[in-house]
Amino acid sequence: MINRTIFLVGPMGAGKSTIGKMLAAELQLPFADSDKVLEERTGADIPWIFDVEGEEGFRRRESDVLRDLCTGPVRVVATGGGIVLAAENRRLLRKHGLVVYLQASIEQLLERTSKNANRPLLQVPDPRARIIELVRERDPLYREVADIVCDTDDCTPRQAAHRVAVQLASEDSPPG
Ligand SMILES: Nc1ncnc2c1ncn2[C@@H]1O[C@H](COP(=O)(O)OP(=O)(O)OP(=O)(O)O)[C@@H](O)[C@H]1O
Ligand SMILES: O=C(O)C1=C[C@@H](O)[C@@H](O)[C@H](O)C1
Ligand SMILES: [Mg+2]
Repeated sequence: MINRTIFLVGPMGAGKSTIGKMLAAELQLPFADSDKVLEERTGADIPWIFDVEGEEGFRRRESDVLRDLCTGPVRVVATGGGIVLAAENRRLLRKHGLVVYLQASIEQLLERTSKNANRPLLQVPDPRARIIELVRERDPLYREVADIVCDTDDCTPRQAAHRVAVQLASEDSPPG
């Protein structure tokens, strides 16, 4: 029995939103995507928020959303790739959730994020270099909060969701 909210963390393109939805369906839990909640609340999309309020404004809104998602029903939450940057967010994730770090290789991250332009941090001349830099900076932070680490390189989103469900079941069962 899952009795804590499951937070998926990891870099852009790791599959948090895609796998999160499938995991929620498999576990029969509600699903929320912190980026989507933030956009709905703001009434604007992420590129607009970055343009008008800067990354700082976006991060403030993101922390507000996370605080709210820590209360309420147990569910599966896909977070934004930068959720772990704030120490307070990391504290909340650890205190209120079971945290799953979804990993993928630089090549996969690059390929999966190349299909649309809705990620302001990747709208740079050299997205590969930016992804490498973000992963280097954030990997220790994802690890700091993670209860489970799952690689998504060699499987479909559905297989990844199932793997996470299996890992969560063993994480959740009492020792012995
Ligand atoms: N394991 C996988 N194998 C193949 N494609 C995948 C896999 N996981 C995700 N994808 C594809 O990669 C793209 C990006 O995935 P998704 O939006 O779920 O990433 P994300 O981690 O939520 O990123 P962000 O932090 O930007 O919200 C989607 O088109 C999705 O179908
Ligand atoms: O990695 C990041 O900092 C981000 C990831 C996305 O999920 C969005 O939260 C936004 O584009 C920023
Ligand atoms: Mg997402």
